[in-house]
Amino acid sequence: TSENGGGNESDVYDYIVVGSGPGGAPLATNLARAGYSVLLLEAGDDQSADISTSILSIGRATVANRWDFFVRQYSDDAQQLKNNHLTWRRADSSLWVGNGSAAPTDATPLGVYYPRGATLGGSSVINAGGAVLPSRRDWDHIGQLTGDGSWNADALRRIFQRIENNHYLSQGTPGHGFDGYLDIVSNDVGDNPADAVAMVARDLNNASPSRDTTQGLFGLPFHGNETWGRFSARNLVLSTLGAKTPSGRPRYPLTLKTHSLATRVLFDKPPRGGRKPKAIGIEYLEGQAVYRADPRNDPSSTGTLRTARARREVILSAGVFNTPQLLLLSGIGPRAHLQQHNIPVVSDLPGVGSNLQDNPELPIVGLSPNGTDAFVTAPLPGDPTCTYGFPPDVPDPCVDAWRRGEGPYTRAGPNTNAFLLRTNHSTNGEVDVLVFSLANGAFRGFWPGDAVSNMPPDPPGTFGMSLVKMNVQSAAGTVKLRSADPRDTPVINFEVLHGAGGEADVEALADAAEWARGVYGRVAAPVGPMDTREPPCSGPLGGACRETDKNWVRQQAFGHHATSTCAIGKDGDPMAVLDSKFRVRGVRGLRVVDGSAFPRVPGAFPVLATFLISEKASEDVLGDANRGED
Ligand SMILES: Cc1cc2nc3c(=O)[nH]c(=O)nc-3n(C[C@H](O)[C@H](O)[C@H](O)COP(=O)(O)OP(=O)(O)OC[C@H]3O[C@@H](n4cnc5c(N)ncnc54)[C@H](O)[C@@H]3O)c2cc1C
Repeated sequence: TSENGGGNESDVYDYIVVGSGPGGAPLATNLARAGYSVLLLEAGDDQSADISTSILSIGRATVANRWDFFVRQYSDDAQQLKNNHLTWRRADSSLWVGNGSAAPTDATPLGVYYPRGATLGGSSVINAGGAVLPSRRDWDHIGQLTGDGSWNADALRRIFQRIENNHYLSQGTPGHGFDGYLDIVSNDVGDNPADAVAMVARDLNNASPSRDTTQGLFGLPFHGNETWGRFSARNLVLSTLGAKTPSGRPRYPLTLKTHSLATRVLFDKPPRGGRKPKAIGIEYLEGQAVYRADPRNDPSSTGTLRTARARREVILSAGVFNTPQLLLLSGIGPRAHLQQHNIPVVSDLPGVGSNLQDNPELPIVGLSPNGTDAFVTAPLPGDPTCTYGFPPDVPDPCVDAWRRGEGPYTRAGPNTNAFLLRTNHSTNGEVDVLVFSLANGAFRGFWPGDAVSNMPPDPPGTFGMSLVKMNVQSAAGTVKLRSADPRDTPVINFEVLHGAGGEADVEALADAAEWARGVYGRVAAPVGPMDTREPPCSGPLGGACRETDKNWVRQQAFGHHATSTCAIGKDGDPMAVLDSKFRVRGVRGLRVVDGSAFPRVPGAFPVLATFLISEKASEDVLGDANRGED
């Protein structure tokens, strides 16, 4: 195959989209539904046969649907070693999880575990499913930044309304949609609930002008249907592929290639007469698990090198780590970094792989003095006993019940709540911390399933209030190449809570920790008053625990909402990777449409916003196609 793609006619498409997550799938399917031929490349495969990918209550990452990244939270080793979820490799190659003070002497730190979905549908197949709109300001900010008036909160709300299929509100509720493809479900407690219960039924995605400043308790919406079946980007691809004409032929010209790891964007010959290089295709490796983040990877597996050509455009939607990696491998990024890896420079774009952000998250853990669990939900009469996916191979009667539309998996889980808090360190007057609660335990982050964890199990009576920082100020993280081998993972460093604004994030989370400590202290008997165990300070309210709280936040905050590594920015800003229409600067025929495009992490949960920008990008790409532009 030649440098320029070569291949035969069947390898030529109007558009090539890389990655089938919430960034890639809506766009790829919209383009195909508009009649354009589209090749959708996905490194993973279709895991629909695994029922856990279809039920929100038991969703989990498996060796067949995830990639394992190990990231730095800090470049400062001493700070990094304080994280209780650091994963280490021991001499016998087993994994161990714990902080540096207790690590076995034969262990070498790998980093903090950071899984991503690597399957048809991307991370929307394995995520927790929380589906929350960002604040209006998050959208308006992009319009103000770029001068592109199509970026504004009302326009994005209209897109939401068009694609939403709401399952928890009455038809006609302003700002919501009821016949789109994106199933959204939340608490639905009927008409006359008691006060607290009514608050948990309040709509977090409401269209009120005061939404972004209103504190208090709400229901947490999820991307799922009325029986809490997971909706993911996969559904869109499968329904588009499955649509047939009356004569039984595929209705839309969408081609999905799984087990296909894109490795490089191909460009036409160096520019003549000042024309920018144009993306004309993609190079990819065909083969299962060729990427080294795949838990099944054999480091010597090379896959088969293939190319495909794009008549119109190539669109990268490989996610926040892999899209910048792919741009860098293709010669688009900071010149010095590319030269360090002997990659010819196509466009010197210093912003590629910088500006990495996340929603820092950590639980404030309380303990009931007499071990009484809060909110123990008694099983309803006739309910089977569920395994909740563990151990995975044991038959689970609740799955059979779910298939019949019955049982616990068809109902809201215990984490379907969100408390919105405006801390003393909110920088814009809006609510800036989302708190969701977990009874009988706490969500402290991730570690590889086959690791030995040094974290002791939680005693009875444990309760976790998870703080999720919104309107994040720190943006100092980076994604860089480890090597020029596309099978290698990149080097990822979040520099979480560092850089300009990082201290404001720490202070806001410390405010929220103090608030949570106050709540625990006021819990009535028999569960309370509860003692705050994490951060490890149960001193009186009023500032005595401030330094402990801030240090704990710095040490233990984790994330799983990474964004912004190929950010949209204004013309003339050297760090802007994309223009307001998702076009990669310095080249033609290439866009980025996924979580890496956000200049700032959107709200508390990025997935819904990522579906929305994919829809917005569809309008931009189709608009250009109709005007005969690329
Ligand atoms: C465990 C977990 C829990 C989460 N919980 C929530 C939550 O509750 N709410 C929320 O809003 N967000 C949550 N998120 C984050 C959310 O799911 C992501 O932000 C969102 O899916 C990002 O979409 P994306 O399209 O940018 O990337 P992804 O969804 O990551 O999709 C990228 C796709 O590209 C494929 N790919 C990558 N590289 C290549 C390549 N070179 N060639 C071909 N294919 C490639 C990958 O296999 C993957 O399928 C969670 C994420 C995780 C991992």
